[in-house]
Amino acid sequence: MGTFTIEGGHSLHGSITPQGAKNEALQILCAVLLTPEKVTINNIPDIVDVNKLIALLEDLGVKIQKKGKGSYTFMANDVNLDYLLSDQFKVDGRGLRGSIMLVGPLLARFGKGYIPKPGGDKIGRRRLDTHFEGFIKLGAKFRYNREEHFYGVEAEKLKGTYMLLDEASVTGTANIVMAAVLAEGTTTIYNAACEPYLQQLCKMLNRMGAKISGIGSNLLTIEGVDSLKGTTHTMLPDMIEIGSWIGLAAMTKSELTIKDVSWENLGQIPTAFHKLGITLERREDDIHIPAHTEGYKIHNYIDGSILTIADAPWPGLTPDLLSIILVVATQAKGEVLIHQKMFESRLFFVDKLIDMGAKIILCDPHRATVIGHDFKSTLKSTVMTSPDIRAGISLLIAALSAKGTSTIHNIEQIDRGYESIDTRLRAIGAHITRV
Ligand SMILES: CC(=O)N[C@H]1[C@@H](OP(=O)(O)OP(=O)(O)OC[C@H]2O[C@@H](n3ccc(=O)[nH]c3=O)[C@H](O)[C@@H]2O)O[C@H](CO)[C@@H](O)[C@@H]1O
Ligand SMILES: C=C(OP(=O)(O)O)C(=O)O
Repeated sequence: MGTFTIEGGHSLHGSITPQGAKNEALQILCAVLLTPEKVTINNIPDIVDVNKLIALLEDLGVKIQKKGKGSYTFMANDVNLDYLLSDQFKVDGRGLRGSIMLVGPLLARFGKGYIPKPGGDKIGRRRLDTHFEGFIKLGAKFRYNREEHFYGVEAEKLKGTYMLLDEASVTGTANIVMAAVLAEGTTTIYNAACEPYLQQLCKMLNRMGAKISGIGSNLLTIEGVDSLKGTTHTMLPDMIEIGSWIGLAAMTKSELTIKDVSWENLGQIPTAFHKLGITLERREDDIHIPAHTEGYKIHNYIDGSILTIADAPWPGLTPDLLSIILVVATQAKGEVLIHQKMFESRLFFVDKLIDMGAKIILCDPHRATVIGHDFKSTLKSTVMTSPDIRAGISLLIAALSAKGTSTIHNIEQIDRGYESIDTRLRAIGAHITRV
């Protein structure tokens, strides 16, 4: 179990460039299985989850060449389907959430897709019904081995159809889209997830020869084609990293510039931080955060009632930023209710913040009220363990703002999604050591 020690209380300065998006990379990498031709992908983040998925592709027989930092070519012209039935796959496939998206492309191109119950954060029930109901609608036969938690779908030829998803699942939509592009006829997906990473996937598939319309909306129409060809794709910057750095700047009263953020793909993120009273300046495609030497004040609603910040499927606020917003609120002036609607086990990490001196009431597993200190009292350093990726980064931000030296264990959770985080934070003045 890896550990960070963090000496808090230092202000940071300079600029930081966000890595390529983790959750986009997981979709895009699975899509390389849809063609025997060469696919070049740029701006791939060097993080644990993505590297695990690249290793899985390699075990499946995909030929992979590293071209430079973050740039790889993939060629799936000789896929080893026997690997899907190996004991090794039962172990490796569990290693991350994103592996679930191997199923759609494999089913579409080879008529079968298998996966052990995928991993990822333990942040609540993470059901897969939307994925498999979609495949079944496309004509696949489904089986589930309860003892081994092993899922399988098979179909000689998928057939396009209309489907109304029971929820706008991000990986579910990506999976079904990747299956439908090679189905016979037209598939219509209503209540589709439509976040920028999914838009990126659909645009990439269209460049490969797919016929997807409605991109960016919750109604996707996909005319099936016989085959797809190679392409080149570049990942967007990671919006959750961008949100993490905004929170870090505000809470450590630092002046920071976040480079090349792709403003048009940030949705509600700047607004959510603005509601906490944080000033963000748009400078071309960068975000500049001035030092909040006087702190920041949470806005109330127009009628004076207390603000709620809640997640919702895109174009709502992503749930992956709520832990970060919560920690930033602990030093704001005012109160806010954080409502994590999607996941029921993501707010328990607030106990650690409470130990550090934050004023938080966990109302129930989904809601926490935060009463900010307005910097009149700093958080105290402590020893903590990162329970999930976003709680991990939130505790890290808390530690960087705290008085004294904190220790964070289980930093593998943070490394899962943040590239060389210690090196990059040291470059802007953070006192953080990996032990
Ligand atoms: C690898 C990857 O890309 N992971 C992301 C993906 O996970 P993932 O695709 O697994 O998440 P889903 O979109 O399927 O669902 C997330 C949770 O929200 C609930 N839900 C979802 C849609 C909806 O309309 N109503 C609703 O309640 C689901 O029941 C589930 O508990 O999307 C999540 C939601 O943005 C993010 O937290 C994850 O970081
Ligand atoms: C929950 C997350 O990831 P995963 O779906 O991979 O567990 C996340 O990125 O915040």
